[in-house]
Amino acid sequence: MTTTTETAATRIDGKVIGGEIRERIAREVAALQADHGVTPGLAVVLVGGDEASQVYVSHKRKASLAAGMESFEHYLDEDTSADELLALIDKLNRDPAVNGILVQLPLPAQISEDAVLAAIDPDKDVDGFHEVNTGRLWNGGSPPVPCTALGCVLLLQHTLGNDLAGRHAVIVGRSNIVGKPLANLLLRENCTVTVAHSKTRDLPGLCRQADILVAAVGRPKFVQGDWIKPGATVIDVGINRLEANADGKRRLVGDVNYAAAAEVAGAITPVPGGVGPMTIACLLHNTVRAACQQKGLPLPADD
Ligand SMILES: NC(=O)C1=CN([C@@H]2O[C@H](COP(=O)(O)OP(=O)(O)OC[C@H]3O[C@@H](n4cnc5c(N)ncnc54)[C@H](OP(=O)(O)O)[C@@H]3O)[C@@H](O)[C@H]2O)C=CC1
Ligand SMILES: Nc1nc(=O)c2c([nH]1)NC[C@@H]1CN(c3ccc(C(=O)N[C@@H](CCC(=O)O)C(=O)O)cc3)C=[N+]21
Repeated sequence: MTTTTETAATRIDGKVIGGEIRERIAREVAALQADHGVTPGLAVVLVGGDEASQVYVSHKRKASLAAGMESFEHYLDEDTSADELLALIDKLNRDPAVNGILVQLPLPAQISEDAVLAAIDPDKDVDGFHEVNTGRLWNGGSPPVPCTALGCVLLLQHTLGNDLAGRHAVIVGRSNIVGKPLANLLLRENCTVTVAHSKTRDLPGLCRQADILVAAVGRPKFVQGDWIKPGATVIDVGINRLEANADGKRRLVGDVNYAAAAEVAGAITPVPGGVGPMTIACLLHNTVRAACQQKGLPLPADD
């Protein structure tokens, strides 16, 4: 479902679309419990006290519980050693009540991200970051898909219909967690994909060629209104936390100048309320699927 604002563009409501997915997942979880006595369990590990990470982890916990799943949280001190974290992952890998494991990134400097991601059982890797799963993704298989990238594709299909074939998608950002997996998923959808980054020349001119423009840069209001082709679909992945207002409330802005972009775009995601809620919905989706696979049960039919 989408709602329009006073601007030209349709506002793509990730809260509503993600909410529909979460309702479907809650039904799947209820059926798994009733038919097989299985309750999917998600373990989230947070190292250190980063404020933004704490917010995400609490959203994930609430969403898991609301869907009827089990949530196991592990809060470790900022100065935790790599060995301590690896020992916890080993324990979670062997715990049959834990079907999905997410280690919140970024990790403190003393811990190697690569070593940690490699230690997670690929079958429990609901982030889809393990190299076995990224390898499967690029080879055309069906591993757990990184949640934010999957969320972006679901928003595009909701907005443009299931057939994205032939559209030119420009993704600004090439991280392992967003840009690269999204490039893969949009290639599968038969888009023509261009991945831009900090060394890209004439980024505004390139963006103006995009039927689908995705910003995953990490810079507040980076993409300007005059970078957007009239009628294009704009997906803003960015979450940038600005200084608090006078009222003390944190302000979140995306990587796109929303007001200017909404004058030109055909449809656009807001921040907050766009991609973020889809990431969480897709995490639950991956956890239910992981539980079914681990228990030897058929996957729930998709919506
Ligand atoms: N909504 C959600 O669920 C999620 C939101 N996010 C948000 O998305 C944003 C991106 O996250 P993430 O992918 O992890 O970020 P990274 O910092 O890992 O990657 C940023 C990318 O943007 C590129 N970039 C940086 N500056 C420029 C520039 N001036 N011109 C062109 N490209 C540039 C970088 O290029 P290069 O490779 O050359 O350095 C890099 O590829 C952040 O705001 C993050 O908070 C992230 C995950 C989930
Ligand atoms: N292993 C790992 N997996 C991740 O998926 C992962 C991660 N590490 N590290 C950090 C990024 C970021 N991320 C978000 C998830 C939800 C919202 C979200 O729900 N955002 C809300 C607002 C949240 C708020 O109020 O702060 C919204 O956009 O409407 C945002 C960002 C997942 N990430």
